[in-house]
Amino acid sequence: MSSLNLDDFTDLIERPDGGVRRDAEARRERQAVPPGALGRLDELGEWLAAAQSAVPVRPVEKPRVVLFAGDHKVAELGVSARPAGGAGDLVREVLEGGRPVSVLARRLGVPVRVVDMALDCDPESLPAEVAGHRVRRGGGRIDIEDALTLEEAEAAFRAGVAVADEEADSGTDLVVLGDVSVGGTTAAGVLVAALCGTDASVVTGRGGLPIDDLAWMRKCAAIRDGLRRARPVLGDQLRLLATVGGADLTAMTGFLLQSAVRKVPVVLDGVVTAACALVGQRVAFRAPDWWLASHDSGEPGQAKALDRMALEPLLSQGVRVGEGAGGLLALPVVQAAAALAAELPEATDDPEEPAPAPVA
Ligand SMILES: O=C(O)c1ccc[n+]([C@@H]2O[C@H](COP(=O)([O-])O)[C@@H](O)[C@H]2O)c1
Ligand SMILES: Cc1cc2nc[nH]c2cc1C
Repeated sequence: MSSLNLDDFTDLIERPDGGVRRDAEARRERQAVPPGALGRLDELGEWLAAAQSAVPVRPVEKPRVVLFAGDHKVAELGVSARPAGGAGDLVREVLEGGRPVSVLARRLGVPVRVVDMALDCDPESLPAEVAGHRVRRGGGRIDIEDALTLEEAEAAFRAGVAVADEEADSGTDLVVLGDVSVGGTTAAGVLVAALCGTDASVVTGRGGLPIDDLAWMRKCAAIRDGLRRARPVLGDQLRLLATVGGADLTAMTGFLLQSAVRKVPVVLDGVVTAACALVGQRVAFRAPDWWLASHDSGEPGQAKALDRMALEPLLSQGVRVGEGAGGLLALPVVQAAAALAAELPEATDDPEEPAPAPVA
């Protein structure tokens, strides 16, 4: 297998079509409802048109939720409100229909795909559909050791690329990307702080199930220690992901970049997907043009990462449960924007108005 060179993505990723975007804007100008009257739905429809390279924009008909799952041994430090190694239980609940994302997906008729990258449980205890890409059981304790070997990181990144190709090949026209993890927001915090050059305390949030002050301090210290280990490898994104990311975050970064290559728009969820997107932006500066920030989860690291990419969250409901739930919440808004852009009639000439005098 040839060695992986992330720099190739810089050239492989193009911007969404600017000419199409202008055509979409021009079409919008001709519609009877004045531009501006629909607020941000106008730019949302134009963004989607450019991503699809189609005016009028096509409806989003085959969306899918794609979740990458993993445990992070840093959770053993007591930085999460969930028990270390508990992500497998969450995965089962997602697929059995009991998690927020399951409810929303059912309501919206969107299939959910979960990919086990590093769950710390017996694979036999999981539904067979999640298998095939696991690179190890649990990422290393990133405050004192690497999350992954470089070989594991490469395998995880390739898994993300492969899943993105499968989605593109099967006609998925929009992906809501999310993570199922325990300890993942600590890894995300390290990545965001490292890439934004900030202090641990600036990116340390309370996590999915809120943690108390003592746990927050432990999380802050873990992020600080992880940062110390991340800084020397900041220039090499795959090494950075191996050092402090873990297999789920590495796969998501590969997924995001390859989806941009394949021109499949991706809706980001919370702080973990935002951190992966930030790593992706370092690899390919044009890539964030393909991504939509669904919502502001209230995690400080998410806000920092989105700001760096100039992505403005669409919604602000404080949904911080992860697992793609916040991302999926944005789907009906995207679909509404597409319908309005495609279906609002163009203004016809007012029949009351006298016809212009014929030119002699
Ligand atoms: O959406 C967010 O910003 C968000 C904030 C905190 C936690 N989460 C979710 O909670 C899980 C991991 O949280 P934690 O506290 O164990 O690091 C993982 O599945 C995340 O998607 C998500
Ligand atoms: C308007 C808009 C601009 C963007 N730039 C990158 N992602 C985007 C998503 C939207 C919706």
